[in-house]
Amino acid sequence: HVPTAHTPEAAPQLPGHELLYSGKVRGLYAPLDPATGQRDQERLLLVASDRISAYDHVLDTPIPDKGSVLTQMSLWWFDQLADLAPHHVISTDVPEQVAGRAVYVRRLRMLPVECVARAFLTGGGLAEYAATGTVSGVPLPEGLVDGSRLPEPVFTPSTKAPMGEHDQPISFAEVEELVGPRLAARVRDLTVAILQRGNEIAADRGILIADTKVEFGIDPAQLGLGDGADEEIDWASVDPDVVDVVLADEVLTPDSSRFWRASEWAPGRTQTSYDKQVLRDWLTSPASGWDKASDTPPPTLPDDVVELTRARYVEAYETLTGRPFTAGTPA
Ligand SMILES: N#Cc1c(N)ncnc1-c1cnn(Cc2cccc(F)c2)c1
Repeated sequence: HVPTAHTPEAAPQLPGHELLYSGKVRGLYAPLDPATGQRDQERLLLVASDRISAYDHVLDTPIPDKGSVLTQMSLWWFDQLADLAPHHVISTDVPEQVAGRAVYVRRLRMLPVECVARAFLTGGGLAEYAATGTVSGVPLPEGLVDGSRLPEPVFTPSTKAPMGEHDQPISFAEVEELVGPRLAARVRDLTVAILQRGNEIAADRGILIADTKVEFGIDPAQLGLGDGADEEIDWASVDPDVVDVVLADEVLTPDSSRFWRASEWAPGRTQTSYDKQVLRDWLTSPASGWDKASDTPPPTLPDDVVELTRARYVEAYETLTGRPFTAGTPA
């Protein structure tokens, strides 16, 4: 395998497309009409880079094929979840520079809520539970520890913080204020159902999905808005039994979710990350010469750490989907 690492930075220039948003490891582009140069108002191109983040830093060493593996995994999940929610994917017939790691999606009006659900307690949810006995206002049983399985997945939403800032946890009541009680209940139920389904499927493959973040949007036409319009939406007036609440962004990937090996799960300590443990162990070992408490950027990764990390992503994809990973081509 001769790894071809894509994109030294998250979002490269792409002919015929205009970069709209650049996330830590992904970019969102508007296709341009070749005749007029105008932005296509109905489609977006969602591109996943090969970059990886750890300890709130985006590393300068890309992981070859990471973008492609996570894109293919998300596409597979959209199919597995199609009975729960419609999704935003239009086509994988994308420019050759991003082949296999980009999708054309329907341009939606996105709900202003990060929809997170937790099936296992860890990270920020564990900290909130330790302090209050609840998570997002939901009371939990006593005696839970790091990695405890929750009786059922809990909806733990957060705000959409500006790029680069941490999302802030909010209560379900605050979600109701943001999008109205009907949409709030619908996205809560969908997010929990998606994680529940994800864990039913993943468990058969020896993988636990501790938590996940999904995003929903609604077709502007169903909101009575023109494609290009960006006027304020009164979400509380939207009836989820009339419009389609569409599953957008990426779904149940190791970037949007915590993946654990079921065989390594041991409540009471920090769980090992399916995809990032090799990277974290090296970064926190003397070999890296890096101090994560310092605000210095992590060092360049050695080839073996890159290759082992790449192998974890490929293993997660092939284990989950039962399909061989083929670099650069949509499955
Ligand atoms: N998916 C989707 C989507 C859609 N189908 N319609 C309209 N907007 C979005 C949209 C807006 N922000 N994001 C998050 C995001 C994703 C990837 C890269 C980034 F920089 C940022 C998603």
